[in-house]
Amino acid sequence: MSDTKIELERKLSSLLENSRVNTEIAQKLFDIETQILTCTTSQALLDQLLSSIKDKFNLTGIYLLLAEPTPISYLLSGNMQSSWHQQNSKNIAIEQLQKIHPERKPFLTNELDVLRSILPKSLTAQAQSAALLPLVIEDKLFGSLLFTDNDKQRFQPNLGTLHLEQLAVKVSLCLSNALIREQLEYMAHYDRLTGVANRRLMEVSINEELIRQRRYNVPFSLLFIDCNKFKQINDTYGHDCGDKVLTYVATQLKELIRENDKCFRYLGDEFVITLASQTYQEALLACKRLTEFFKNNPMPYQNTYLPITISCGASASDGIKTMEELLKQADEQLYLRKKAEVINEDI
Ligand SMILES: Nc1nc2c(ncn2[C@@H]2O[C@H](COP(=O)(O)OP(=O)(O)OP(=O)(O)O)[C@@H](O)[C@H]2O)c(=O)[nH]1
Repeated sequence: MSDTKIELERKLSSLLENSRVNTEIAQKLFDIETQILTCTTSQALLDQLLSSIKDKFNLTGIYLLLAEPTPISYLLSGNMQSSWHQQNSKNIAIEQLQKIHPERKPFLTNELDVLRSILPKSLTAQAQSAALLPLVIEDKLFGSLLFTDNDKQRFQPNLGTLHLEQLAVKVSLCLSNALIREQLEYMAHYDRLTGVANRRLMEVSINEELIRQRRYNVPFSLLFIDCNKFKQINDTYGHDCGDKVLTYVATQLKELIRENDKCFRYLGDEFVITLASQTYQEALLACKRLTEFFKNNPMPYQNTYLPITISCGASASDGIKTMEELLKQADEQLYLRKKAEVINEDI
């Protein structure tokens, strides 16, 4: 065979091999997309996405680098944080992120020294090459998806990045969709000012508790809470201060109740707390505890402390009363207490 023919055949088989590899990659990406389309929350989406990518592409490591504040910061804080996030994500400075993706393109390297300051310790031992994919939501670069491999040739700077670019865009799009859905859900069920659940969610929650109470005969009680002389606070210190008071009250109430209990903003300066599995006597004790807390803990405001007091009433389910009747009963008790407390305060 002539040299030219051999050379041609070599080129042809290399082209065929490239095409086979590309089809394989495209199929894997399609599988990942199909899997993540079923995720309804951004947290589930991230968990699913990252484990699928790691498995399908046989990566040594995968990591999420985020520049605070990000549209998904809330996922990575406090008790919303999944174990995956604790182990596989970290914050980096936005300036560092912009240096890696100046044109919002993937960055490939097998000189890992350049990533020394951002490469997590858990990945350094095995990493020989790395790829970083920019994550963008609403035209804002907010993170980077970091892949590492123990093969130095895998992510070389001179390789094409079309597949990685497509993956980055898809991850960003899917995250953005999940976030929009979550935001809509949040707006429908949570009060914007105080962050506690709203009356709509309260109705769902109480009805669920009533069904549980009847089926399993477990106690269920609730508290109705109202801030005292709240109008006066608005009138004296202004509406902004009134807003701060409502947020303070809601935040403290949430802190003061047990994990299973829930706090809702009912209307204006009124809140409802549901006490799962608690009797009427226990609800009365809770009323006392909450009322006393506010008496003893005025709200820090500007350079002083603002006295805030609440009135509280309780009711408990007997298996017959409706949600409306329970709320009314607790509200009536609150009203009687408020009258007594206000008279005491005025004396
Ligand atoms: N700042 C602020 N005020 C609100 C908000 N929602 C309702 N309010 C005000 O809350 C006040 C509630 O007034 P009232 O129901 O008379 O309550 P109160 O002054 O605490 O009276 P008592 O309950 O009898 O002590 C009204 O003036 C409303 O305008 C809000 O989101 N922010």
